Amino acid sequence: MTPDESQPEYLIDALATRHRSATLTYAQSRDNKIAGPGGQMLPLSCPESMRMTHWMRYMHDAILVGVGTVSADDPQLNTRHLPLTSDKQRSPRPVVLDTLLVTSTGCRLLLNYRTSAGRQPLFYHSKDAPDDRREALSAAGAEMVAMPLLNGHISMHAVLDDLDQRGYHSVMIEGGAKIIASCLAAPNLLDRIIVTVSPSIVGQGIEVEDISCNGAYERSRSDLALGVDTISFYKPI
Ligand SMILES: NC(=O)C1=CN([C@@H]2O[C@H](COP(=O)(O)OP(=O)(O)OC[C@H]3O[C@@H](n4cnc5c(N)ncnc54)[C@H](OP(=O)(O)O)[C@@H]3O)[C@@H](O)[C@H]2O)C=CC1
Ligand SMILES: Nc1nc(O)c(N)c(N[C@@H]2O[C@H](COP(=O)(O)O)[C@@H](O)[C@H]2O)n1
Repeated sequence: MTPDESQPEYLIDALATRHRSATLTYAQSRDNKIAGPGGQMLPLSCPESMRMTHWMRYMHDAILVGVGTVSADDPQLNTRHLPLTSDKQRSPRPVVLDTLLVTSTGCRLLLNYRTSAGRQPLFYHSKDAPDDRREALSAAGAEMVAMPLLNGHISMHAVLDDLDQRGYHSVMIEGGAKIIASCLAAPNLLDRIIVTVSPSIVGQGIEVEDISCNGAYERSRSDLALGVDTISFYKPI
């Protein structure tokens, strides 16, 4: 690590607790889009804010996405934009919520694990997921955890509790749209929300709720300008 590459001070509170802690974070356009038409991944973050996102990843024990994000983006969820992190253990443990285990065994998260380039992904799924999918993903390297469903979905609270018991106290939740909506709808789930707002206007695409209209969260500090982006910080009221 070079002297000017220390953890950003405004993110430190993410590690201030050893109790269960959840950060929801994502990047959106000025018109509230997190992806393009059909879920196409968009390069919304500028280099400076992307680096902040990778610092956030570094500062959390686990990083969670939904199966829609894995299918659309095939993400790696590591900290490769940080100079100090050739060590894969510096990246958070990847966690995927995949009710029926439809994730491809060829996805990058599993490929990186099999080639020792990433940590073992943890898949939360329904007890009713097909046996052959459970066996295939397990053989491809996934650790599997069956969960009871709540209103047809895996309970976010149950997942965070389970991760906490496994020693993953701080969890960074990156999306996508359905996971973000679930998090915002679940009472007392989130400790903070950090949104990167790009100046771009996307038009057609996948939209998320405007948090400033939500009523359950308030700004926890003033906006931060990073490159051409604006970072907004929220905490529960
Ligand atoms: N700009 C950004 O920062 C980011 C953008 N994205 C974008 O988001 C898009 C994907 O979003 P989306 O399609 O909504 O998919 P998600 O990644 O939100 O995954 C949603 C799926 O996860 C499963 N799931 C399990 N438990 C839950 C739960 N408690 N709440 C919600 N879902 C649950 C469901 O599967 P089932 O229906 O089988 O139960 C659901 O369909 C992509 O286009 C991606 O590019 C994603 C992350 C960040
Ligand atoms: N912070 C941020 N800015 C963007 O512009 C993005 N498109 C995203 N997307 C999220 O990052 C995942 C990709 O991660 P890797 O680069 O493969 O590690 C993607 O799946 C979204 O969760 N985020």
